[in-house]
Amino acid sequence: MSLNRLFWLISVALMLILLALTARIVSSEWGEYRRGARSVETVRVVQLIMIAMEKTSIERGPSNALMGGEIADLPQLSQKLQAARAQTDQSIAILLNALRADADVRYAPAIRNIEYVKAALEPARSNVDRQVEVPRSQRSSDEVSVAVSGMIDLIPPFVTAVADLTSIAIQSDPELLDGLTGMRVASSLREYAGQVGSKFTAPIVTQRPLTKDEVIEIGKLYGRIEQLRSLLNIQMRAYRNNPAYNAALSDLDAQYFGKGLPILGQLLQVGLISGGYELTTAELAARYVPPMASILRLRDVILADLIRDAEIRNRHARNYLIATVVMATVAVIFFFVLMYLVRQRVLAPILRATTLVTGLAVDNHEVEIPQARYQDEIGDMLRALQVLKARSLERISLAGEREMLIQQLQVSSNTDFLTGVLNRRAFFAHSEQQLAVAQRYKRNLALVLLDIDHFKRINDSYGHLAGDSILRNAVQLIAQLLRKVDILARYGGEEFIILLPEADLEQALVVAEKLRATLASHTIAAEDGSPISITASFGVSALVGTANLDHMIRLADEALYVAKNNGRNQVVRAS
Ligand SMILES: Nc1nc2c(ncn2[C@@H]2O[C@H](COP(=O)(O)OP(=O)(O)OP(=O)(O)O)[C@@H](O)[C@H]2O)c(=O)[nH]1
Repeated sequence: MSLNRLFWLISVALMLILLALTARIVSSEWGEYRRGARSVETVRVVQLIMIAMEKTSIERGPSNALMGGEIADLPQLSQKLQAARAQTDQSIAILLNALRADADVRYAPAIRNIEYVKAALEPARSNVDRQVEVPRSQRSSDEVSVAVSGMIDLIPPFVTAVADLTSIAIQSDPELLDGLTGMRVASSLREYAGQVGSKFTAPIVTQRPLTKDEVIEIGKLYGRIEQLRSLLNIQMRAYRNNPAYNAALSDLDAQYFGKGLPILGQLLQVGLISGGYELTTAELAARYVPPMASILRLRDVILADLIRDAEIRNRHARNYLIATVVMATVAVIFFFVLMYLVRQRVLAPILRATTLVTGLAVDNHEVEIPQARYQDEIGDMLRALQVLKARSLERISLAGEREMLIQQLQVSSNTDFLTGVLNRRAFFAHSEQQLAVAQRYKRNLALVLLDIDHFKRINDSYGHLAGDSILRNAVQLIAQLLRKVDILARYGGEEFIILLPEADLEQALVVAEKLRATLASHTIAAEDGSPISITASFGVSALVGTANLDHMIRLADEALYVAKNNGRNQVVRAS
């Protein structure tokens, strides 16, 4: 797999892992935040239930007072009752709205309970109203008890709804457990305190002693109230150091347990003996209800503390969520930057360098080496590659030069320095080949040896440089008259040799004669411009049988000697 492909695969895999991890963490933090927000909302609904329950309880005060009141007090008490009922209705309406506004399906049982209360309110109130319509002297104690109980019976559905929502809130935020329990305890305490007060309504209305059942009921309620009081002391250890809670608890002890409950204690004493209570239900309510407010104050302290803590935790969860999202975003951006840098600054140069090195290995120098922009290892590598490329180019150019020099050397070692034709050594090298071919295939081969006449004199008369110039000119003249296959070489100072392949002796004589005539007919300009005439003598031989080159040269040389002796400027055939 190519490095590039591997890089992309790893990048994509890492990216997916990072995104999955990020999504997991963010969704967990989001869940935590949502649960916190939900628990705050639920606690607020619990608060609304408690308010509705409290209003329903409070309604019992004027109800009981009205049922035990004198005709003269009726208008005033009736007004109080209507106001209390309006408050109850309003608190239940607010509660139902809040419950329905929230789409949480877990609220359904609570909604059913509250709707039940709403529906049960009407008959319970009718019972009360019926008692009020009957003159006080004719009111039956039992019927008053039934009317009182009817109002009391509205409370359990509230308690159930509180329990439902409390457990929903605790599921979302377990730290709410203590506070919610405290709230429920305080709420129950308020309810039982109200109920135990209501137990005296019927006896006071008819000014009779308490029945045995009523005494038992009151005893039970006293027991529950005491239980709840100790629960507030034991259960709420977490609130021990909370000054507001401690103050509310002391207030509860002083107000309800110090003032409120002892009133009922006195009435109980009277109710056990005579039934001459010497007060109306309205008077009882006026004395007993205010101390009960301390219970609700305690409940509200717990509630406020609970909501504040839940909101703080929820804010922390939100901040944590924001921090997580920011960090996750930074991590993803950082990852992208990292991958980009690795790709740009490591992988891409390495891939480029690989192409380059591969190219250099086969002497391809077209690949451009990128400029090293950073002082890092890749930069060092690129700079080293620049050097390598330069050296490789240098090596190739040196190799070319060497090749050229070798060729030049070869040429110069085979060539006569002055005239540019082959030298004697090269003549033999080339001629031996021709001789071998001629002998092998029985072809003709002729040889001409020529020597410029009286050359010493020319040197002496015109100088050595003029002599050199004449030699060059003579060679040019000779070369023009020869075929390409003929081999012309300088044999000695002013002596030249010509091998004529495919030429017999007669043909060679013709060639020699033509050369002689040409040289003799030409003048060559001396340095001062004066014309110089030259002639040359020729000895011509041809290949006969198995004779070698030396033999042919010797024969030609003998002929040349004869030509010289016979007066020069002539062609003599070998004999
Ligand atoms: N300028 C010049 N002179 C050369 C060169 N090579 C040989 N010579 C001269 O050529 C002359 C040859 O002289 P000789 O051997 O006496 O022969 P010649 O004067 O040509 O007389 P014949 O051959 O008998 O006609 C000598 O003086 C050499 O110095 C050369 O390369 N350049």
